[in-house]
Amino acid sequence: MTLLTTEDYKAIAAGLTLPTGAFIDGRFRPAQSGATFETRNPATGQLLAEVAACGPADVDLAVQKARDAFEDGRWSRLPPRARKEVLIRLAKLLKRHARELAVMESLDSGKTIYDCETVDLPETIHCLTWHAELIDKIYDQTAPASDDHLALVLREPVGVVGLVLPWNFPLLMLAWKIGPALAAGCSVIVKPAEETPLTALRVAELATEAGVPPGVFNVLPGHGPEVGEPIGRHMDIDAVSFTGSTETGRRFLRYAAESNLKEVTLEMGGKNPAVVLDDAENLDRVAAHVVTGAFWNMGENCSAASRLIVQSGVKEALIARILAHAREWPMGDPLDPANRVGALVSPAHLDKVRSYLAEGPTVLLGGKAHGAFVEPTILEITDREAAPAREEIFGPVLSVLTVESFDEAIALANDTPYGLAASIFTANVKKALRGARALRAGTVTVNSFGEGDITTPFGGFRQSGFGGRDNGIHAHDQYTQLKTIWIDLADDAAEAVS
Ligand SMILES: NC(=O)C1=CN([C@@H]2O[C@H](COP(=O)(O)OP(=O)(O)OC[C@H]3O[C@@H](n4cnc5c(N)ncnc54)[C@H](O)[C@@H]3O)[C@@H](O)[C@H]2O)C=CC1
Ligand code: BAL
Repeated sequence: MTLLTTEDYKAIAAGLTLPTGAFIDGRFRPAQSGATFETRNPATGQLLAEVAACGPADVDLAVQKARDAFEDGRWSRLPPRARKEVLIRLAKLLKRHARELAVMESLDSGKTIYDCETVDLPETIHCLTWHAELIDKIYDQTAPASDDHLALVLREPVGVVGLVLPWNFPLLMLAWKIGPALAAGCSVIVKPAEETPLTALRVAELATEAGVPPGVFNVLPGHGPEVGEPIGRHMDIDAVSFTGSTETGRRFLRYAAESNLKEVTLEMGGKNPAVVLDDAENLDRVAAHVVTGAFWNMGENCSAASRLIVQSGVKEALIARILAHAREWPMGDPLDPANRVGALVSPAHLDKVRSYLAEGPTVLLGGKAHGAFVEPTILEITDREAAPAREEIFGPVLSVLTVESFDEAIALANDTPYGLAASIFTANVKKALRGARALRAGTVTVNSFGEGDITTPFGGFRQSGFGGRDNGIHAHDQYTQLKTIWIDLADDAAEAVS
């Protein structure tokens, strides 16, 4: 991927045609109420577009169109190979439009163009390709029944699914959910976050160009209470997959319980520990992992390494290296490809992150906001009950906590209601494995910080996750349901009674 100059990116930005309608039944249309909301560039405050502000009536219409499409089988009953061809075409179209989408994503979210070009777009395309390729490689099962019976265990698409998305990876989270949902044959109602509605709308348009039939892929921009809640409560939506805060995740369980008991998958927040033991090798590499884990995507990442739990013997040397690495993360104009730290997504989120900077622990690095930009910040924390040590900040803020032993490190790492991701750095293979087993998190990395890739399931323990998993073959479980077909092959009456 050859990056362009800032001027070239600005020229692309100036020439973009931004989508503004809701995308229902294969075409853009205004919200039925006629209402709109603004989406702005968080880095500059500049108005980008007035987008349809959907409401319950738009949800009803989209669900009806999605249900029609599902029932007549225009997508759900296509041969798997035919669905695969369409989704591969979509992935190729995204590749052809990658630069346009990268700029749109950066403008709408404040993410750096560097990340959009080198991570978000390539990973989005790879995710869709991966799930498309999988479609015709998943087999049903035959159960071990007697000779007089044939018992089939089949996977069927679950039906109409609501996909409620966050703003931190608008395209990638869209791909994580539409990839397996469309592959399985479901019809989808996507609700992008109100902060970042643009790229999901453009992808829906491209999906239609690729051959996804009308009604199968609908996108409803708007706010949580007006669109998210009616999706959660809709009697004709069969499943919801949500990524966002734990607080809103809880609401989706309530909505399901109070409506049709739709299946709910929740991927929520985290306060993810990076445990570094005294015997960790190559501290420079450890520091690079911790810094990337903490500051990548401005820390607006559910799996961000937001807590460094370091054993005292290695602390001083590690912190020195972390400070050196952190200073290599330039902050500024997201469209400047040299920058690694862009703008926080919104003024409201900026206020939330700033409130943690005013808490008063020792600031080892950063600690200041400049407009919509927050410096990579490292806080040394002695009070383990302090808010920056316990709460998800979702900004470029690393909290450092010191421990004396392996057991204390693991206990502190697990002392959180969350359980999304964790890591342990040690040269001792026994401690690595003991630690990885003891850490209560959906993904544990050893001697690195990350969340795996598309081949491995991603989701959280405890208040970080509920229900199914994103990514891997396992993601298809969210969008399919098992059907047993039990065939009686006996042909005399006596056996029919037994
Ligand atoms: N796990 C993750 O990846 C994410 C975690 N968060 C965490 O949540 C905090 C708050 O961010 P928010 O944008 O407010 O997250 P949120 O959970 O409120 O928003 C996520 C999605 O849920 C929708 N939503 C909001 N209220 C709703 C409601 N009452 N009913 C149905 N849908 C609703 C939103 O419109 C958005 O599409 C962040 O500071 C961060 O700590 C936020 C985004 C992603
Ligand atoms: N790290 C990808 C998932 C998320 O932040 O929501």
